[in-house]
Parts: sequence; C-alpha cells; structure tokens
Amino acid sequence: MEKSLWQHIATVRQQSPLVHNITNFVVMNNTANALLAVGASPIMAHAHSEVADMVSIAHALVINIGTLDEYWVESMLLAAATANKSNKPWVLDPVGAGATAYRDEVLQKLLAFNPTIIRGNASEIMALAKNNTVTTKGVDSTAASNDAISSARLLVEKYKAVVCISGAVDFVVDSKQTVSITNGHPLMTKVTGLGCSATALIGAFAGVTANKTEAAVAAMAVLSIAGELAEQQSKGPGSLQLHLLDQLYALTEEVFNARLKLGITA
Ligand SMILES: Nc1ncnc2c1ncn2[C@@H]1O[C@H](COP(=O)(O)OP(=O)(O)OP(=O)(O)O)[C@@H](O)[C@H]1O
Ligand SMILES: Cc1ncsc1CCO
Ligand SMILES: [Mg+2]
Repeated sequence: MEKSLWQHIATVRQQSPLVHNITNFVVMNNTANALLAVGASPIMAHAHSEVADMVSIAHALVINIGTLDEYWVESMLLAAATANKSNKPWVLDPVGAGATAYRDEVLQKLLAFNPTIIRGNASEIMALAKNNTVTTKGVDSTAASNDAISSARLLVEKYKAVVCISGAVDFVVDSKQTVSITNGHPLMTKVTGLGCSATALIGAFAGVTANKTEAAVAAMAVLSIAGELAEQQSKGPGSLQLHLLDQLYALTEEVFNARLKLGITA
C-alpha cells in the first residue's frame, strides 16, 4: 500500500476529479480550497432540482451533515439515493453524530444508501455504531481515535463501508485490515473543519481510485502531512490554515514518503 499512495496523489492532480459536496455553511469555502489545492475540482450544490444531475456528472459525492436543516436533508437523501443507484462512490461525514436526536435520525436514513466511505472523529464513529459509553460535545471529539476502532469494525460489517476515524492517529478500517496514519499536529484541531476537509479529500481520491481503503489512507496522509509541515511555518490557527493550503498544493513525492508514518494490522 505504502508504494501506491503517492500514485493516487499524482492521479488526483492529473485527472482533477469533480467532487460534488453537500456540506455545511462553516466549511464550504475551506473544503473547496482544500480540494483545489490537491488538484481536484469542487462543486457545492444542494438544490432539489439539480442534485441528481450533479451526482451523475461528478466522480464522487460528499455528504456532510454539519449544519443540516430540513431542505438540505432532502437534498442529501436525493443525492445519496442517486449515488447508490448508479454505483458512484459517496462519502459520509456524520458531523455531530450523537449530539441530537435529529442528527441521528437523519444519519440512519443516509446510512440506508450505503456510503462507500464514512469519516468521522472518535465520538461520531462511536455514536454512529450506537456505542452509548461515549458522550458527545457538538462537533469536537471527547474520545481518542483508538477507542472507536471496535465501533468502526461494527460499521464496516453492517454497511459494507470503509470507515475512517480521525484524531491524533487516523485509522482506516475495512473488513480485512486496520491502517494507522500517525501524522498531523494537535494545532489542526484549532482550525475549524479540517476533518470536513479530510472527508472532502477522501471524496477526491475515491473518485479516481478503485481501492477505497487506499483512497481514504491517501487522503488522510496527504492532509496530515501537509498539516504538520504547515505547523512549522505557523504562529497559530490563522496562519496554519493559510500554510496548509500551500503545503497541500506544493507537496512532493520525496517529502511525502519521508514523512509518512503508516502502520497496517490484520
Ligand atoms: N492531536 C492530533 N495530533 C495530530 N493530528 C491531529 C490531531 N487531532 C486531529 N489531527 C488531524 O486533524 C485532521 C482533522 O481531524 P479531526 O479529528 O480534528 O476532525 P474533526 O473532529 O471531524 O474536525 P471538524 O469537525 O472541525 O472538521 C486529521 O487529519 C487528523 O489527523
Ligand atoms: C463548528 C461547526 N458547526 C457545525 S459544522 C461545524 C464545522 C466543523 O465540523
Ligand atoms: Mg468533523
């Protein structure tokens, strides 16, 4: 796997996949910029009259429930149904899962359309798997990512999806293996929506890569490595956000492979 990750990054830059996002108001701008910086082509669209058409021309769909409301939820269900019917890869970001009954109800409806990949922080993945030992605090995790591995395995089994848990260590779980990526920097949690950017990047990689586990690993690795490099140039969250886009754009194969801290267990 380690050898093919840079190839996926090169493919995204070369093919510039169209990534259709139905995402939240907070992160629309930074996720579009993150997608552009890795070489993908973002489009944000949620009108009921166009979502099905948009899904059919996109290489991948990303659904993020961060600032959900009744109109947008219908858009998400229409888009997910279209992706499911046409075998288009789609990625679910269950922002704030477990925080409110409405979020959980909407997530159950979305899960029925079998997301290809699910990416959340530990609290969100545990809530999605109905692990009631976790307390949730809005959009930030109250648990460590390794606490959510058994929950991720349950979701993999139940929905036949690849599941990614982000945090100090990122984990990508499928039916055969658990891959860990130990890159990134804690300052990344002080910029809103870097998890949402991770999910959007997973969409870009899933749009050009048949192996969806590798797509998720490549996306988490590129974001985390760009994040740790950006931190070295930053005085705080404001400049981190700025430098992160530059690092995503300028990352080279040599630096990527030298920094990558990957672990694979059966
Ligand atoms: N303590 C940490 N050390 C290193 N990297 C981290 C740490 N916490 C988060 N990251 C990195 O930050 C990125 C975003 O993950 P995070 O788990 O913070 O997402 P999130 O909680 O869903 O965020 P948001 O909801 O704001 O989008 C990931 O690439 C992850 O590797
Ligand atoms: C802060 C916030 N609130 C809803 S979505 C979002 C962005 C990070 O998930
Ligand atoms: Mg999140």
